[in-house]
Amino acid sequence: MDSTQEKLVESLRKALSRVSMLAEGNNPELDAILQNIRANLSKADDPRVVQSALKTIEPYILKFDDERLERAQAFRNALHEMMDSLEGLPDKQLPLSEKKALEADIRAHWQSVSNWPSLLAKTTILIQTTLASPPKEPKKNIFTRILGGRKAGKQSDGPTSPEIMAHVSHTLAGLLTNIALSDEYEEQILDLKNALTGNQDLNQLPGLLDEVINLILIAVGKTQEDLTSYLSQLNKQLASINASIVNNYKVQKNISTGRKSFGDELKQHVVNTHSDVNNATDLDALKSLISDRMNTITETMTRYQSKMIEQEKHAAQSISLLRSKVNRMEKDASSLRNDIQQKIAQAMSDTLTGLPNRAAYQDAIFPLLTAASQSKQPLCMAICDIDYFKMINDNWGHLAGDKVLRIIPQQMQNTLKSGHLLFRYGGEEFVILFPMSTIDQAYETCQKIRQAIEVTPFNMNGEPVSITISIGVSLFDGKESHDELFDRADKNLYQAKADGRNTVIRDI
Ligand SMILES: Nc1nc2c(ncn2[C@@H]2O[C@H](COP(=O)(O)OP(=O)(O)OP(=O)(O)O)[C@@H](O)[C@H]2O)c(=O)[nH]1
Repeated sequence: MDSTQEKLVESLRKALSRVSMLAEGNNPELDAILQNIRANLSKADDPRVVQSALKTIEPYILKFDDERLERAQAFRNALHEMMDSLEGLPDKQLPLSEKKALEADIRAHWQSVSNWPSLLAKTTILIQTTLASPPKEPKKNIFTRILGGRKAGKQSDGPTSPEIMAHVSHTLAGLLTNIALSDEYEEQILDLKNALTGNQDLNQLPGLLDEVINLILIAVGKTQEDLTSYLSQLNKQLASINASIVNNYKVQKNISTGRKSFGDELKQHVVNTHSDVNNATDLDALKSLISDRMNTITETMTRYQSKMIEQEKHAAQSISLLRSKVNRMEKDASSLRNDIQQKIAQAMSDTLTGLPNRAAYQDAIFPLLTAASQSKQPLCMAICDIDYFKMINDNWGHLAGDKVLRIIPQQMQNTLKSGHLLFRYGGEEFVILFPMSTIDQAYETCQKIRQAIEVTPFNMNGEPVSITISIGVSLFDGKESHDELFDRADKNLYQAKADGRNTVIRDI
């Protein structure tokens, strides 16, 4: 292989390894980059084309790397925050040597997603050890601790425990929001999020952490499996494209060697003819000599011509094979792109109601806050909660509860205008965002929603049942944090519940 071919193969190898790095981050932009590489591979007889494609791709790769690093940093910080929270527990002792060992593990492995479950598992053990200190009772396993192993009144949490638990729960719920799993896990994730939300019992943390770890293990395993099989396929395809290019090169080389030997042969015939002509003594001998030479030259040319035709046919076949391989890669990448898009859509929508879910809410709210503060346009938020929903489940069953959860957002949508955004935030809680709406407008719409639900005839086992909702509305002040805006809407909701429910309370 000459140096040009070596460079080309080297570039392809580089491309593959960089693509692998990108794929590890599971970023949809990967497809665009793959497309670029493939487009250039299809004209890859010139390695400079591939090299320039790689140069264009370089900044994207760096960007993806940065994003992956940011996620890993957030994870590392969450673990450190958990440890800080444990350290702040009154009456509990965080064991120093275990803490140091975990810190060393975090330092060594925080960047590798596949090590996250094991880091979380070690954190769980540290939490258990800390909670069990100072030694008061024999150590019980996680399940005994959760399932009734606790005596009434044993609650020994210090004054900061609920805050710590709220903080840790928030972190874990965030982790759950970020993992992509199929529909069959939807209910498990929802239950786990519900169990985390509002849970103030720090003693339940190890059990909940265990469940989060299991789900992350499943998600990491699935993603790795998908990507590994895609990358091994991609690897094979690139290797086979390499082989085709090398083969093509050999064919081209054969052609040029053939051309040279034909030239040499022809030259030799001419030289021989020339010397024979010089040495010839009579005309008849000269005539027959020239005729012999002409025949030999014609034969050589015919042989060369048919060899050329055969080699060209071979080259055309190998180019068309190469083209079909590139097309196949295009198809694979496009199906991967569809899969990724489908997974993103799944991860962003709630299966029961079809509404955008909490992850979608988190994606939407921050750009809206930024836009509102820059444009000085108003932005309102409403948190809607179904009244006495637990009673509906208790009286008519979970399926009836689910039916109510499907009907209520439909009624809400009928009243909302275009531009208003409705999300299922969790359980029986919905959030509405009102971009470019004043608090009066948002309040008026919420009152209409409340009235519409109040008069909707729900039918439970043939019985007409009236269901109501309570709503808290807040207005973004242009500079506050998301949490402040959300907390105010939540406080207003709390007030609406306290005022007897079926009520809308707004910022004054
Ligand atoms: N059927 C069904 N129930 C759910 C779902 N998600 C959460 N829940 C239930 O919603 C209920 C919420 O009850 P609570 O938070 O006690 O509040 P509530 O009964 O609505 O009472 P108030 O909010 O005080 O009016 C719990 O019983 C949850 O199990 C779901 O997807 N389907």
